[in-house]
Amino acid sequence: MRLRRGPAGPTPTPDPSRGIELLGVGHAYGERMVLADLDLRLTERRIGVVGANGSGKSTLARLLNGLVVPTSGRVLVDGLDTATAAREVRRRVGFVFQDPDAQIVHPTVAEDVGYGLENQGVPAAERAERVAEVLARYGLADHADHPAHLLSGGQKQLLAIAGVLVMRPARIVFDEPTTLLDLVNTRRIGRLVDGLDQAVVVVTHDLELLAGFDRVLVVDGGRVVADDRPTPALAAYRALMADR
Ligand SMILES: Nc1ncnc2c1ncn2[C@@H]1O[C@H](COP(=O)(O)OP(=O)(O)OP(=O)(O)O)[C@@H](O)[C@H]1O
Repeated sequence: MRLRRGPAGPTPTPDPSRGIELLGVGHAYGERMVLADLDLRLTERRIGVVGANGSGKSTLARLLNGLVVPTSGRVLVDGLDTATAAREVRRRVGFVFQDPDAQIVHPTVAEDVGYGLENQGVPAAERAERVAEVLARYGLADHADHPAHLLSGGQKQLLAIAGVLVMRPARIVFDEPTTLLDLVNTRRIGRLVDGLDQAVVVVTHDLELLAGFDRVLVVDGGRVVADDRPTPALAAYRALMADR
């Protein structure tokens, strides 16, 4: 049977209680399988993802908001299929990249944060209000008219996060948000993530960041090999890495 894709059927009514579901998911880049056999239901507010370099974490993160569509199985966000409801899924799940330069596209800080809202057709006055609010909240209000590319690495990451938060997604996926940051900014991003109302999934090599989390997935060789509270999951990860 062929899977029906595209605008063929009506979009189902979203059901936030379902969270993000991965149903028999696998992913290959060309011939190369990088993820296999993923059956997960993600409903917790704080979920971490750890694993060795190249284990498939980024690909898993990108599946969660439809940046990557699985080559087998289905990913559902609140019941919406990422393969057929990409736009709606991206409104629900924001994505913060490891390198903020990948996300910063406009010359000034305020323009950059307002860009997504403009894209959504939010009127100028409301846009200005929402941008000002989010910049103030993340200590960037004095930088509104500064060139975005001249910010420090930590400020750029804050700007990239502000650009996602201003869209008010219900969930945010962070792909190694602190990898390029010094200790002070790493802690600052950690506190920011802790304080968010949104549900988050954080891919990271910074295990300290996950201490207060609800759930941690350990990815190895494209599979989830542990899925538990942080303490036992991180112990399993350390044991796995000790054998290498
Ligand atoms: N766009 C792509 N095209 C081809 N292969 C890719 C692509 N993206 C990732 N890969 C490969 O898929 C595998 C998993 O990569 P992924 O980036 O998901 O791993 P990761 O666990 O996030 O790694 P890291 O911790 O180093 O960021 C790697 O072998 C990588 O080389």
